[in-house]
Amino acid sequence: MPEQDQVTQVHELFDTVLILDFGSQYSHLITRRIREFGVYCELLPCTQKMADLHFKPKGIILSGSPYSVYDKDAPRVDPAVFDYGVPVLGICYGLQEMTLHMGGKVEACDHREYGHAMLTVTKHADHPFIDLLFEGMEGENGEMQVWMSHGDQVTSEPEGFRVIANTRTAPFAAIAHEEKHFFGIQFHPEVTHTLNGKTLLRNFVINICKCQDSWTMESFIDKEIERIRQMVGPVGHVVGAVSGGVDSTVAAKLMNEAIGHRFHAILVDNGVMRLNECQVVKKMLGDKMGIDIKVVDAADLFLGRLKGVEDPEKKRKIIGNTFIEVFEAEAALLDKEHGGEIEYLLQGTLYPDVIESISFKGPSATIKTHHNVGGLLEDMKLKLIEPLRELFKDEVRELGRLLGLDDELVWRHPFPGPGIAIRVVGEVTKEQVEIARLADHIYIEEIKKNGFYRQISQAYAALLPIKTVGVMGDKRTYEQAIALRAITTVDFMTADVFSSFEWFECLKRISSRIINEVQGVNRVFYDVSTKPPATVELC
Ligand SMILES: Nc1ncnc2c1ncn2[C@@H]1O[C@H](COP(=O)(O)OP(=O)(O)OP(=O)(O)O)[C@@H](O)[C@H]1O
Ligand SMILES: O=c1[nH]c(=O)c2[nH+]cn([C@@H]3O[C@H](COP(=O)(O)O)[C@@H](O)[C@H]3O)c2[nH]1
Ligand SMILES: NC(=O)CC[C@H](N)C(=O)O
Ligand SMILES: [Mg+2]
Repeated sequence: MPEQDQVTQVHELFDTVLILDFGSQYSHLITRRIREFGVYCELLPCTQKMADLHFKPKGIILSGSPYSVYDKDAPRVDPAVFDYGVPVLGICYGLQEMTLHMGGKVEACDHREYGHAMLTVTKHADHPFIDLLFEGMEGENGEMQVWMSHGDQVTSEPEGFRVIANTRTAPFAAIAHEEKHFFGIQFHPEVTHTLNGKTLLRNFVINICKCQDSWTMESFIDKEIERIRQMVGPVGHVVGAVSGGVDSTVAAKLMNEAIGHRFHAILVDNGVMRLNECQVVKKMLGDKMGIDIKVVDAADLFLGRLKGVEDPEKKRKIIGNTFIEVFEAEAALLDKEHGGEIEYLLQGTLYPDVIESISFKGPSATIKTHHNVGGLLEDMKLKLIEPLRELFKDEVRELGRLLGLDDELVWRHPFPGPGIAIRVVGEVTKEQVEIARLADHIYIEEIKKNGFYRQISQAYAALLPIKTVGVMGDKRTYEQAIALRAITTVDFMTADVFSSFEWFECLKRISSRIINEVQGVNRVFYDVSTKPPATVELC
């Protein structure tokens, strides 16, 4: 069986651009923008040594940074970047780092500059190569709108560099070295506020680095299926936890295309799934997609362990640990059944998870313990297989669409592993779960019926542990309350509240249905808090 490092890697199949991250808020956006026009790129921490790189990039981009190049602990790039022989583009801090390294000067500006600026490009008719960066970007009167965010700036360009653009306050807003193919810009092309910023990135990647724009989801599917086959070999089996969410379903579909019934999916019924969730998922993955799937009923085990527990973190930990236990036991059973041929564990890890774990600043503070199948089975000696490791969520959705998954599945709102347990505030009992579950079912049904589902990134109903007074059929009631949440977001790191006039009218109808149809509820609230300061889930 081939070892993992003999297996063809994604960057051997596609021209790759390397983005070195100095900790800017926008680094992952550079990656997104470049992939959008069909070039594969990877984000690695700025501490990456070029000698240790496991692929050969066709170009390198140095990101911005919250640091000043003169800070004591300012991050430094491996100088080998500048001897590597491929084009380099420095953005903001990246420009400043390149300038210092090449012998130019960087100083603190008199006025820090945040926001829009008008950029004027200087053409070099006798050096057409350096004009390539701004090709096709100028607006009327030769200026273009860019977005700046800096306190330092270049005050003297290094030897051999030419100034290729300036703003009123930044005389060295862009510089270039023709022979070395080095470019540096003070503004941020990766944010949408820089009009035409994507054209600049495209000019750099396609015209200057000469990358082929062959990174498409179609080509990814064929190559990934081939890669999985190489990895697993002709007889190996793979197990994977699936939830019916888009990530694990797309990963499972790829596995199924690659190795058919040698892939075994496990769905754990933890007692806190949505209404009819397990039957629906089993039907969808099993009957419709032909995946070998087993539903393990562990509802009593989970609910038993959650008895009397109110603390959100304790709930999350209990669920996380119980998931592992149940999954391990099932994987061991399957392994026996298949003569010990199970060698791999499938995970639906996405690129944002990878970025977070490789950040040179280290992982961010723990707000919540996300239930995690990652690192699940250390002592089981299973090797990991993560076909979506290079992809962003919207790429996974596109992949799902191309693999022929139903629209309904592709656009499913995310559903957290700990499920309704983190949507019942306070103790999780069967009765409380049932109330939240029914309310959620009505809520989502109405959202779909009224055409709001695709406009909302995630919606759910939660049960609040308070009782208030109401009046129903002339009788006093003293019952619990439901909180409805609906957010819009791109990456779930920040989120806005979904709102519109029509939506509010719809909410009133939903509230009335919930109070009428769900016993034990006499009041409905709509959560209008953004993230931050709130989070998406209540627990
Ligand atoms: N009930 C479950 N049974 C088995 N595995 C589960 C269950 N719930 C979650 N998992 C596992 O945990 C992983 C992470 O869950 P997560 O919700 O982040 O992803 P997803 O469910 O695949 O997609 P989505 O984010 O769209 O819900 C899943 O990919 C799956 O492997
Ligand atoms: O699989 C998961 N396991 C978890 O433990 C978990 N906790 C939160 N979420 C989902 O993550 C996104 C952000 O949620 P928060 O703002 O509440 O952290 C939202 O989409 C949440 O639904 C989870 N998903
Ligand atoms: N956005 C950036 O990369 C800023 C770089 C540096 N901190 C400055 O203020 O100039
Ligand atoms: Mg999920």
